[in-house]
This record gives sequence, C-alpha cells and structure tokens, in this order.
Amino acid sequence: MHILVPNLGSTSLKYQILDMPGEHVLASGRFERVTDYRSAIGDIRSGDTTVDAVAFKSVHAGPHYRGTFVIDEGVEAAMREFLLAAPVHNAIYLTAVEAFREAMPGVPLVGAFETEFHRTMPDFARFYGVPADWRTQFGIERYGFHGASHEFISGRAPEFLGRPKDELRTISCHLGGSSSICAIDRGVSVDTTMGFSPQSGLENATRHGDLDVFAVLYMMDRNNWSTEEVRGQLARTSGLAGLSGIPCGDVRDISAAAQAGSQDAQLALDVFTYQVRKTIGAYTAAMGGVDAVVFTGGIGENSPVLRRKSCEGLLHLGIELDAERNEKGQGDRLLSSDSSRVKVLALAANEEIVVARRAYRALTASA
Ligand SMILES: Nc1ncnc2c1ncn2[C@@H]1O[C@H](COP(=O)(O)OP(=O)(O)O)[C@@H](O)[C@H]1O
Ligand SMILES: CC(=O)OP(=O)(O)O
Ligand SMILES: [Mg+2]
Repeated sequence: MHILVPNLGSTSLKYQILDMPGEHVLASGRFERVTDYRSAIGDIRSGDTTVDAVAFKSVHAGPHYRGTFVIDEGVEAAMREFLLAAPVHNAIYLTAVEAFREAMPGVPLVGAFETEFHRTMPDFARFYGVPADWRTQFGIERYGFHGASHEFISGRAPEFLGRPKDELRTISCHLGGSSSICAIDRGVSVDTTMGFSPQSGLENATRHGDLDVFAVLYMMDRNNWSTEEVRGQLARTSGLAGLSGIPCGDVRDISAAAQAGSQDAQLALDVFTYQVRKTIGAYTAAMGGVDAVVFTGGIGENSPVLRRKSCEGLLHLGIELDAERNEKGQGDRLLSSDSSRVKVLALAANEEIVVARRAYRALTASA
C-alpha cells in the first residue's frame, strides 16, 4: 500500500510516499518558509508512483479523536470545532483535506492525530485546576502535540544507543517552527509542554508559549479587543516573532540579527533556551532521573548555538555537551562528552514514518 504523508508544519511542508508495511520510501521532498499551503500541496511530486491513501499528522480534534481515523464527516467536524484551539494548525489541515479530496477523489484520507502519543500521561500531569465541568463537559485538559515526532524519538533513541526501550528515560526536545518537549519514561509519554492547545509551553515561531491567562483577559478588557483580535495576535505576531521583532520568527534570521547586535533578537533566544533548560530540569524530576536528552526538529537538528545554550549549567544533572561534537558533524549523532552521564543526541525527525505506520494499521484493521 502506497501512503502519501504530507507533513504540513506551521512553517514547512515535508512529504514522503511510503510503501507499507515494508516502509520503503518511494518519493520525498520538502519546502520551507511556506505561507501558501494549497500551492505547496500542488508542488508535491509523486513521480509515477500511485497513491492508495493520504495520511496526515493532523493536530487537534479534541477528546474523542485522540488516535488515528479515516477522515469522515465526524472527524472533519471535530477538526473544525477545535479550530478555536489550534487556529493555525487546524486551518492548514482543513485546507489539505479539501485539496486532496479535490485532487485525489476516492483516495482515503487518514488523520493520525498528534495527541495520540500523549494518551499515557498520568491524570496529575494532564489536568488543570479549573471548574469540574470545564474538564468533564468541555474537554479542557492537557492534550500535548508533536506526538508523531516524540513517538519516533521514543523508538529511535534506544535504537541509536543500543539500549532497551523499557530501560530508558528520555527527554525529547522537538524544536522547530513549533516547539515542544516530552518526558518519555520507558517508551511512554508522561508529560509534555504543549497543553490544551499547541499555543502553550515553549515559545513558537509566531505563537506565544506559556502565558498567564489573566494577562490576556486584562488586555482584552483594557483595549476592548474581540476574541478574534486576540487569537490573531497570539497566533501570528507573538512567540519568537513578538520577542525579537522579526515577523517570521525563524531562528536563522533571529540568530543573524542577534549576531549583528539586536538586543531583542538576543532576548528571544535567551527566553527560548531558558525554557528548554528549565524544562529539562523539570522532566528529570518528573521521571526521577534522565538517561538521554534528544534534540530534533528544524532548530534541534540544526542550531548548535541553541543546543549549547539549552544545556548550559546542567552539569549537576550529569548533562555535558562536547563542544566539537555539538558544533561539527551532521546527521544522527552523539553530542555529549564521554564523561557525560546523560547521553545527549541530535536525531533527525521522521514523523512521516510514524504516521504511515498508524495509517496502515487503521486502514488494514478497517478493511
Ligand atoms: N540551519 C538552521 N539553523 C537554525 N534554525 C533552523 C535552521 N534550519 C531551520 N531552522 C529553524 O527550524 C524551523 C523549522 O522547523 P521545522 O521543524 O522544520 O518546521 P515546522 O514547525 O514547520 O514543522 C525554522 O522556522 C527555523 O526557525
Ligand atoms: C503541533 C505541530 O505539529 O506543530 P508543527 O507542525 O508546526 O511542527
Ligand atoms: Mg513540524
């Protein structure tokens, strides 16, 4: 079965066509700094390969769809309902569903929701202190996202280290256009930084990270802003963009501006790496120790400077980078020094393979 997986990130489009269940890659490609997703989808090239199904790393459809489903009216309606919680991401995937229905009529579309991997979080990590009916009637809780990436790392880190999965406590730092960290205790997610929406936790390119909700209410009351106004500002002009003043929030541009002397750009990088550092400490406590810290995603794989700043001062946890390994070298590799008790790794994200596996399971189970 040939499964096309378009990974529609908040800043990029990567795709693979995989022959399942053998996992042979038939075609692949990537576009960066994407703003027009319909046009980028039109640029996907499958060569002469046929496509039997299209599977998405779809983001949010609430409490009833924390798994992998053929996208029918019910799934699409839930994605629409949760557009309020994930305005940037769900809009992209709703556009994609429409585009593929038009381009490939009759080909099944599958949603492998990013929330699936975090179903294992214990209740004390999952629930917020809100009135009981917010939780029981409206599904207000921590869902967590980037599930495909963190699930991939949950298998890849032990494989790379040659250690059994059920012995390893891993902190997976997916840093990219959107960023999240996951505590993976012996293969399962036990906590993650994104919450009810992919708008919380670490700062993202143009979306805020953790923020006191009363600051939002205060600004709305003071300025007479509508929810639409605030949602737009927090989704499109906040995060690294808001801190640095660089509208795209791309770390390549922010790093260059910081090097050229911009204090705002430097502040953005300082805020971001402080959060990563602090979270590594928190998740070490959450798991009662840590064996591996993994950097993945566009920033995690490609920015030695941000990795260095994220690991600074963590020697007391047994985390020590090797400067040369961190600065030089490419691909999947060890970044920590030989004396570092915790292994620090850079591993390339492969969310597409996780989505293809899940979609293949869902399609063959329903056949
Ligand atoms: N060479 C690089 N150095 C530093 N940051 C990079 C580099 N390449 C990409 N990035 C960062 O990674 C982000 C893209 O991350 P990625 O995980 O691919 O995207 P998405 O969030 O769209 O899925 C860019 O916005 C940029 O901030
Ligand atoms: C939450 C999520 O999947 O984010 P992105 O696609 O931007 O990496
Ligand atoms: Mg991504």
